[in-house]
Amino acid sequence: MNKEGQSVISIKDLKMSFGDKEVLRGINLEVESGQIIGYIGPNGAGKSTTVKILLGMLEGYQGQVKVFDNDISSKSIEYKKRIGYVPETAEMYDTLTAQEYLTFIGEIYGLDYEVVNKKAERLMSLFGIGDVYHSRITSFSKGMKQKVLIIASLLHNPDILFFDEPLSGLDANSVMIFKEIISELAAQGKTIFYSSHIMEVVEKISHRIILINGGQIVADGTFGELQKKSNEGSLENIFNQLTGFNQYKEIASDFISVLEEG
Ligand SMILES: Nc1ncnc2c1ncn2[C@@H]1O[C@H](COP(=O)(O)OP(=O)(O)OP(=O)(O)O)[C@@H](O)[C@H]1O
Repeated sequence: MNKEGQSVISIKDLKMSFGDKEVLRGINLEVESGQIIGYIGPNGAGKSTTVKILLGMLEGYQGQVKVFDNDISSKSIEYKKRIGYVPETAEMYDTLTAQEYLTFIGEIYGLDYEVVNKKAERLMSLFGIGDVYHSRITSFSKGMKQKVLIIASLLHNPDILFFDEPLSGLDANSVMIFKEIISELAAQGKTIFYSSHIMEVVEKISHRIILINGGQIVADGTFGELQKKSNEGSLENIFNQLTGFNQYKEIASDFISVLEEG
């Protein structure tokens, strides 16, 4: 585990293009352990692209990216053992049972079968889905699948967690449990990258908020710091202001007009 306050992610002048399209245009970022980072931005801003680069899933970028002091271009896989990831949309092997899926993931991370089997069943019970541990994932509701994905990301007790819309499908009780889990993990010195479009949650849980727009960081600070700079009350309003968006009423009304056309 990293000591609190130690640098865990360092990104210098990160650029990425897909064909002619420049998607990341010089990202600079230092992240210390023990923080929940709210990583937000409009659709297509470049959030997932940054995370995929950090996870070693995307190549062809320019700039320097270090995770736990390893330059990830060295292609070492060791650092990946200390990372957990919940993608926004995941390909799950859903013909497997939860037990088969979670023990498989655990073994990929090098955990002993018996250890991971016990751990996974207990975590599922704590999340209220222990009774379906031996059922196929195809029979699960959206929220149940999401809980399995969250458990899969945490089984190996990683030091950095990337969550992309992790609350998707979770009921109100499970949301409370999840928020408490991540705040305790951060208190233990883990680093959490939290990407979401639900501004109320990001505002409440993040120690630091990073707003990316058009492939560049346009705001970086605590919620209080962002509020002071923008003179706006809520993160939703700060987001709208910094991304230059204020025509939601006109767009909604145009949208309705199109629906009403003959
Ligand atoms: N494999 C790819 N090939 C071509 N273009 C891509 C690819 N992956 C992403 N892009 C483009 O890069 C831009 C940034 O995408 P990215 O997925 O990083 O956005 P995002 O901020 O995560 O958005 P969202 O909030 O919608 O998830 C988008 O314009 C997208 O179309």
